[in-house]
Amino acid sequence: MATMLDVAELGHTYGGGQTHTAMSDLSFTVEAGELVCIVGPSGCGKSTLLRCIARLIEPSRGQVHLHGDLVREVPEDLAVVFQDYSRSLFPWMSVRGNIEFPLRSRGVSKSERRERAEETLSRVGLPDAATKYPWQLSGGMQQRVAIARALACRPTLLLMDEPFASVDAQTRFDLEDLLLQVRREQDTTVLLVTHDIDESVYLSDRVLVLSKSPASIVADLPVGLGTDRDQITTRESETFVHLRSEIARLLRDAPEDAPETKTSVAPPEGTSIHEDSATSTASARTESADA
Ligand SMILES: Nc1ncnc2c1ncn2[C@@H]1O[C@H](COP(=O)(O)OP(=O)(O)OP(=O)(O)O)[C@@H](O)[C@H]1O
Repeated sequence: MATMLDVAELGHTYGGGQTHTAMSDLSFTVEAGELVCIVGPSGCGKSTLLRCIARLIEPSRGQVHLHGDLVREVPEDLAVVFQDYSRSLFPWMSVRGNIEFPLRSRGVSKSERRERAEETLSRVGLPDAATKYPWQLSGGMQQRVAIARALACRPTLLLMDEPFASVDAQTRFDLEDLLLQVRREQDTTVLLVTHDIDESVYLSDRVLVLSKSPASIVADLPVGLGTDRDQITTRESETFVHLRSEIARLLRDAPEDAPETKTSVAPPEGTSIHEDSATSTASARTESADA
């Protein structure tokens, strides 16, 4: 597999009256086609990491390479989906208008914009929503539109920041399965931040566990659950239950600042734990970088 995202010694300190180091020396890679989840304590710097990768903010230290190219500005082939769909969709634009908006700035022709909007709306299960407005849709439907908007940009990397945190539990399950389906069909590389340990295990090929602020990687855990996942049987499996406990333990015991911390835990059969977190990988792309 080719490396899609290479994050090297990335760190960020917010300025202003009082400086605050949100993350320090994060290094990992994400292979093309991988889905990697990031979990970590609240406020440890997860969103800062995604924003630095997308170049929505300039990192204070380190480098990001996307398919081998040094990222110096918001990459065209990266899309971001945020948690708050109500703020990321334009209420005065139709669903179709919202999806086509970032394509216009990328110079995509009108006919192709229309085609991509229809195709991605079908893909997310909303084939009849093109002329509706966001406020006419449920929260789960709006987040589907946000995902459609990201996919319409055909990102090589999809970054998702708590994308399912604002919907009810059943909708969350549906959207998780939608993401797995889309990812299977399009071979999209995804880097997703979540607070939900179960969600991270259910979705991922790998889970990166971060320390408390300033964030550093304390574990890089491969998830040996295969490609076919089911909300009930997968969550009952021994591998799932073991990983969920392991991540909860790592988060509970996470040191305040452990840039050099390594982890070694006995995995269930079929999984393995990386000894050196500095060699791990992640990837992302967001939908609304230019929205
Ligand atoms: N623009 C900013 N200026 C100064 N400090 C900031 C800014 N944005 C975030 N921070 C601080 O940086 C730290 C990391 O914030 P960030 O939002 O990246 O954490 P997070 O892990 O995503 O949090 P949560 O899980 O609660 O969403 C926090 O202490 C936060 O207060």
